[in-house]
Amino acid sequence: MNTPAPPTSRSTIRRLYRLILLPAFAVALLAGMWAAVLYQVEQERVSAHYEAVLHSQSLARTLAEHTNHLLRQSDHATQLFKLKFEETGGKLRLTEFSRPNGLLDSLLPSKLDLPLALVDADGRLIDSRSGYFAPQLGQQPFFLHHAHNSSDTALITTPIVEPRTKKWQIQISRRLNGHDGQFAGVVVMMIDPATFVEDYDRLNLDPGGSVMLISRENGIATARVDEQLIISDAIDFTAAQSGGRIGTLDEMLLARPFDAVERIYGYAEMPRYLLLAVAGNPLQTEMASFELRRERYLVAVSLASLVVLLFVGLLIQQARRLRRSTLMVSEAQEMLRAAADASMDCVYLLKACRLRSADNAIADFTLVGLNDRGAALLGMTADQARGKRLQELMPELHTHGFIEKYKTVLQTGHPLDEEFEVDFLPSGEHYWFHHQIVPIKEGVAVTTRDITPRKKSELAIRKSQAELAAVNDVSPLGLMRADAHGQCTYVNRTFEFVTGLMRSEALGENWLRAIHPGDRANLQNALKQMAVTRLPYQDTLRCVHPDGTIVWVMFKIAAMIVDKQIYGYVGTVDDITHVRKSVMALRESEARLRTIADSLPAMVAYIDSEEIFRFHNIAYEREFNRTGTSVLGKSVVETVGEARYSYLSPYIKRALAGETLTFEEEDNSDTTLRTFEVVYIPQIDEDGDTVIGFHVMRQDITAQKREKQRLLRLSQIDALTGLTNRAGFLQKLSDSMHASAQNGHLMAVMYMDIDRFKPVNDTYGHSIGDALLRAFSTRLTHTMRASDTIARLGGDEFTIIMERINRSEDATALAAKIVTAMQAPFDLDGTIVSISASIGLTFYRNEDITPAELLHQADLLLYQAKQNGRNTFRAGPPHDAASGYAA
Ligand SMILES: Nc1nc2c(ncn2[C@@H]2O[C@H](COP(=O)(O)OP(=O)(O)OP(=O)(O)O)[C@@H](O)[C@H]2O)c(=O)[nH]1
Repeated sequence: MNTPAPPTSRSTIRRLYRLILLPAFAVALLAGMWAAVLYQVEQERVSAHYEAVLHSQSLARTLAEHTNHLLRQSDHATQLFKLKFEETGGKLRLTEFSRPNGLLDSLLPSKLDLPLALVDADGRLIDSRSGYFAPQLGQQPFFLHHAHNSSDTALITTPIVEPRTKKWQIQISRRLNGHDGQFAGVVVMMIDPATFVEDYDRLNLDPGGSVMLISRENGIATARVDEQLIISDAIDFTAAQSGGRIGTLDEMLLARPFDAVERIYGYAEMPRYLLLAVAGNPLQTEMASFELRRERYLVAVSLASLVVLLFVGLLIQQARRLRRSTLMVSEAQEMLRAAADASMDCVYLLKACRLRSADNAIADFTLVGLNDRGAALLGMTADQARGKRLQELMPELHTHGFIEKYKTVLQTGHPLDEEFEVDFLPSGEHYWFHHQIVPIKEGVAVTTRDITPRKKSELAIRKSQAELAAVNDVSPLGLMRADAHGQCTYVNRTFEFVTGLMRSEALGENWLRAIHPGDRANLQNALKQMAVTRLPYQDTLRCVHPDGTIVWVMFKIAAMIVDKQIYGYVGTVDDITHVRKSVMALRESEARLRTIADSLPAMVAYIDSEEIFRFHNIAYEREFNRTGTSVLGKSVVETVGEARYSYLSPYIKRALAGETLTFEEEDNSDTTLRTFEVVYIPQIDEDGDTVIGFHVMRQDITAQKREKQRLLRLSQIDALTGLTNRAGFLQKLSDSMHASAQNGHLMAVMYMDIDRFKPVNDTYGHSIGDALLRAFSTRLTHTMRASDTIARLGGDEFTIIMERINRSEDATALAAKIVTAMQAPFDLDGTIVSISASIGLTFYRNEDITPAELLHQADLLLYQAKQNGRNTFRAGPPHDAASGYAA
């Protein structure tokens, strides 16, 4: 298929040409018509004008002849008068001459009554008639002419204005001779030129027509228009040549017309009298028939122009329509071509090739058009394929019956639409095609679409459907599918097995029969609810088999939603009868265990390997849900907080490592400090190796702890004096040494013994001995700091622990103070007893010795003090400058 050529200047010119062709033709035609008509009109006008001039000229000639005649007759009249005058010897007079039916009447019409005058040889007027003459005319030019000229010819003057009457007159005069031929006078006749023009009626002038006599000499003119006589002394005219069919004529043109009527004038020269006879008919009447013809011509040409314009307009409209149709056809072709090119299909246009036989049978088809996609399928370019026969292009189309299909479509006129598989294409591959054959004029249009991918995917879908059906059938779950109205459309074999309902029975709405009547209403309500909420449904229901067996199933249904519309449901049915029994048994077991656990005073919990609480008893709940929060599902750190978790974490790690352990935990989260004994017991998985969590047993032992401490304290107190006894002392000594070793402070230990206590016992008895021991301890307590630990090891032996002493001298000074204090007598209920005390004093600061060794060291120093005479102290070993003391 071709691509449209871009617009060029040639196409623009062509478009312009198309645009102006008809209007230009119309203008040219109209111009031609009008030019021809106007030319014809002008010709006719010229011709009519010529005719008018000819007519006027003819009239002018008639006027000239008439005037000439009258003038000649007048001349003859003077000649006759002369003759008779001279015959009568000068006696003839004008009355005689002009009497009716007289001489004058024989020459001139009597109605003219021309002025006549008879002048004698002296120039005196001797007779006159019909006009006024001056009495003396001797100086008149005519008189002088005749007086001095013996010629017998008449003198005819050019028209002159008679001074008295102001009338224009032609003067005809003749010399009169006496019997001897002498000058005897002059006869003169005056003729008013108006006389000639007044007679114009005979000239057949049109109304408004004019006749004129103009003097060639002085331009004086007399004219007559209808009944009006016009005399002018300045007619300004020019002669013009007027052309006609048979030659040219002289036309008179008045420079200053004497009225508003335009006329066509003709003229005739009267050379003898220097006169010009002029006749003119009104232009309007002369040209009337021409004007009529001209109007007809113009009307005709106007009508013709209208017809032409109408015709051309129709032609333009038709041309436009034609162009528009052509454009639409060409656009449609372009669109068709573009659609074919852009089509996903292969497009072929085939023309039938018919045999030149009687039946005109179709032998083959010629490929007359195709798109690039179609050409590619044939393994060539569109240009290569176009114009070729199918037999030549692809013989397989014949052998595989395609040509027959094309023929059938063309002959029946019914389109054909089908899918087929081919293996004879140039690429050598198998294809699936869908083609559509549509009849066109003397051929067919074939669109072919490659549907191989669709076919393959359909096959794949069928396979996967088969696979899915097989999988469904072997699925341990019963499966069902329903349409949007809840009508069952599919169940698998497991469904049949679990519910006891065959597939044929289950389809439609009968699948609900599988459900126990007692559960059916609940299920139906749930399904109705589900259509609204669209949330998946899950419940445990009972199915009743035909034999009455009850099967417990887990029924799950979910809606299939596409574009927010439910188009169906899928459901699974799981036989949980056995599971349910196990679960019930498990629940019973769990319930028993829970009852036991809840009846225990101790807190019991189970924490999994992710340190998440999975179980706890009521005691635990009471303890940990004080804030109203639940610990189940929560991690230990979330539950106890970061601080306590950092304390518990090492124990948790050990438990999860498989160690069973017991530890005490002090809890001050409440108002009182409480002590718990916590036991962690790891839970080993079934593999016997992996720790999957640990059990917690937590017991409040605050009361026991207090009792124990009380007992401990009691065990460390000397019953006689209330001081710390030996056990307490040794514990304290150990603790103090540990603290001193930690913080580096100096500490001191005194070992003292009452000197010669035995004699007191012996002398005053044991009770006084006991009293002395109590008094001694009281005095000792008063002597020492409250922070010092004073203990009675037994008998009369006392020890003192002094912690955090700044200098050893402080301790030695105190030892000396004690020795001194004990020298004062004791009043024991009236019994005055005097004793003394010896002290061994030793120091400790992070040395590597045990408490027993330190005590022994003090004992040795006590021994030295005893040895040194008692009532004194010994300090050592020398720890610093204060070494070697003596009381
Ligand atoms: N009253 C009384 N006497 C006791 C008690 N325990 C021990 N004794 C006596 O205290 C005496 C201790 O004597 P010793 O320290 O051995 O001797 P001493 O007489 O003090 O002599 P020196 O210590 O060497 O000065 C013994 O006679 C014991 O019987 C007691 O709880 N009460």
